[in-house]
Amino acid sequence: MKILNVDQIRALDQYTIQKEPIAPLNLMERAALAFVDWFVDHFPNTIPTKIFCGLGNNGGDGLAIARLLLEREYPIEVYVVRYAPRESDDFMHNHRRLKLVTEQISYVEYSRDIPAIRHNEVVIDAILGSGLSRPAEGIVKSTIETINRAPATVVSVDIASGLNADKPNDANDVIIEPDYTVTFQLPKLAFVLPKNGRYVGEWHVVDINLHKRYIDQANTPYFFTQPHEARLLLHKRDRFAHKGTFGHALLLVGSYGKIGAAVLSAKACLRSGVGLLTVQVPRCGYAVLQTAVPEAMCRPDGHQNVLTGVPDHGAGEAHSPSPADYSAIGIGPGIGKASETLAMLRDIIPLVTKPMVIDADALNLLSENQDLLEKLPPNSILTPHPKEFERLTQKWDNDYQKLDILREFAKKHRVIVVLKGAYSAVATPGGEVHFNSTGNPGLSTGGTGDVLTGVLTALLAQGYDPVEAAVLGVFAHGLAGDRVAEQRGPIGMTASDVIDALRWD
Ligand SMILES: NC(=O)C1=CN([C@@H]2O[C@H](COP(=O)(O)OP(=O)(O)OC[C@H]3O[C@@H](n4cnc5c(N)ncnc54)[C@H](OP(=O)(O)O)[C@@H]3O)[C@@H](O)[C@H]2O)[C@@H](O)CC1
Ligand SMILES: Nc1ncnc2c1ncn2[C@@H]1O[C@H](COP(=O)(O)OP(=O)(O)O)[C@@H](O)[C@H]1O
Ligand SMILES: [K+]
Repeated sequence: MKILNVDQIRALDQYTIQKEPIAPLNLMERAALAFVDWFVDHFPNTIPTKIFCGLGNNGGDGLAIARLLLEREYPIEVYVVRYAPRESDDFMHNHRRLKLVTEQISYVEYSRDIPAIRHNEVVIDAILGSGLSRPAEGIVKSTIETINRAPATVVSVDIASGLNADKPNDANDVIIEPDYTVTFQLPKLAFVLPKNGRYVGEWHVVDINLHKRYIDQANTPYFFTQPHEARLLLHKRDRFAHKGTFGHALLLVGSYGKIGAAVLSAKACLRSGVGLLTVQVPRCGYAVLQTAVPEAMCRPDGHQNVLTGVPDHGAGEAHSPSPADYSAIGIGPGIGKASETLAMLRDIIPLVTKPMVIDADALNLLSENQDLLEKLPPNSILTPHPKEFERLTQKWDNDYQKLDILREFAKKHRVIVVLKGAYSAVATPGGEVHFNSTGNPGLSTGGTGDVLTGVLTALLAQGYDPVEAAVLGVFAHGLAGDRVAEQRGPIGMTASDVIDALRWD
C-alpha cells in the first residue's frame, strides 16, 4: 500500500471528484460513513460523546459524523471551534444539515466555552485535518490542551489535530494525543515515525473508494506492507524439490558468552526453509551448537573465543568450502568486535559476490571501518537498530531527516537497510522505503534481532530477490511476534517463542 503526501492526497481527492465523478459533499458523506462504521464497531451508543469540529473539511467530516451518529441514537454533543471567520463550503453545508436534526450545537470562541470532559466520555477530534498549515494557537490550542488533559477516550478523524502528515512538527507544537486515529484511504507518513507515537495512538485506515487509477500512478518512495502483499512474495515449493533446491546458508555468529545469539539465528534460519545450514562459531560454541541445533552442520573456528574465519581443521573438515561457495551468508549476531573478527570481515567481504546479511557487531565493525562499506556485495541486507544506524551514518534532528539519511545511504552503497523498530523501515537501493505492518513491543527483547538475521539469510539462500527477502522476512518475523503476543501476551515474549511462531504459508 502506498503512503502519499498531503499534496498527493488533495490531488487524489480532486481526481476522484472529477473522474468518478462524485460531488465533494458526497465524498465527505462517504468519509463520514466510513468513520461511523468503524466507530459503531468500537463504541456502544450509551457513552456520552463530544465532537469537536474545526471550520475546514475535517470539521465538515465531524459535522456529518455527528448527524450520522445521532441517527444511530448516540448521545452526541457538537462543539464548533470558531477560530476564524471563514468556513469551507462543505462545512457550511453539513452545518445546515446538522441544524435540521439537532439544536445541540455549541460554539467555542473563548476558553470559557470549552466544556468539561469527564472520564467516561468519548471525544471525537475533527478540529484540524490534513489541511494544517501552521501550529495550533489561540482557542484551537486551548481546546486541544483541554482534550489532552481530559481522562476521556479520544478518537481523531483522519489525523490528530495539530499533527503534520508528512513533515516534522516543532517540539512545542500543541497536538491532540488520541487513543485512536481513523484515517481515510491511505496511511500518512507521520503515523509510522517513532516520535509521533503519542499523536497517533492505534490507527486504522478506512476505505472511502478514492480513485484507484490515481493511486496506481502516483509516485512515492513510501510503502506500507499489507498482509496480502507480503503473501504474494512467498515462493511456492515444487513437488519435486529436494534440499539442494533451497540453498546452503552459512552463518558466522557467536563469541564467548554470546553463543546463544548463534543458536537463535541458526534455529530461525532452519525454521525459515533453508535447505542446508552451516554455522561457524568459535570453538567454545561447538558443543553447544551441535547439541542445541542438531540439524545444522557446525564449522568450528580455529579460535577458542572469537571468530577469525579460519576453520579449526583439527575438528573435522579438511577442505572447508570457501565462504563464497555458500548460497548466502549471514554475519554478525553475537560476534563481538575483536581485531581477529575484523580481519575476518576484511578477508570475506571482498571474496563474496552474492548479497549477504549483516547485523549487530558486524555493523559496528563496518561503522568503524567504513572503507568496507564500499566492498559489500550489492544488494546485501544490513539490519541495524537505530543506534547501530546512527553509528553507521550520523545523528539526525528528526524522523524525517532520518528517512532522508536512510534512503541516501541505501542508494549510495547499493544495499538494503532494514532499520529495525516499530514499523521497521526497509530501504532499497532504488530509494524506496517499505514500512512493516507487523510486530509489537513484545519483540523489544534480547535475541529477536538475531532471529531476524537467521530468517533473512534463509530467504536469500533460497533465491529470494534481496528486496523481497527483506520485506517478506521482516513481515514474517513481526507476524511471528504478533502470534506470540496473541497466545500469551506481549510481555515476557522470548526470541525462542518468536522462532517457534514463524510460519510460511
Ligand atoms: N482527501 C481525502 O481523503 C478526504 C478528506 N476529507 C477531509 O478533509 C480534510 C482536509 O480538509 P481541509 O483541506 O479543509 O483541511 P482542514 O485541516 O480541515 O482545515 C484547513 C483549514 O484550517 C485552516 N488552518 C490550518 N492550520 C490551522 C491552524 N493551526 N489553526 C487554525 N486554522 C488552521 C486552514 O487555513 P489556511 O491554511 O487556508 O489559512 C484552512 O482554512 C481531511 O483531513 C479529511 O478530514 C474528507 O472529507 C473527504 C476525503
Ligand atoms: N516496538 C516494536 N514493535 C515492533 N517490532 C519491534 C519493536 N521493538 C523491537 N522490535 C523488533 O525486534 C527486533 C529487535 O532487534 P535488535 O534490536 O537487533 O535486538 P537484539 O540485538 O537483542 O537481537 C527487530 O526486528 C525490531 O524490529
Ligand atoms: K482531526
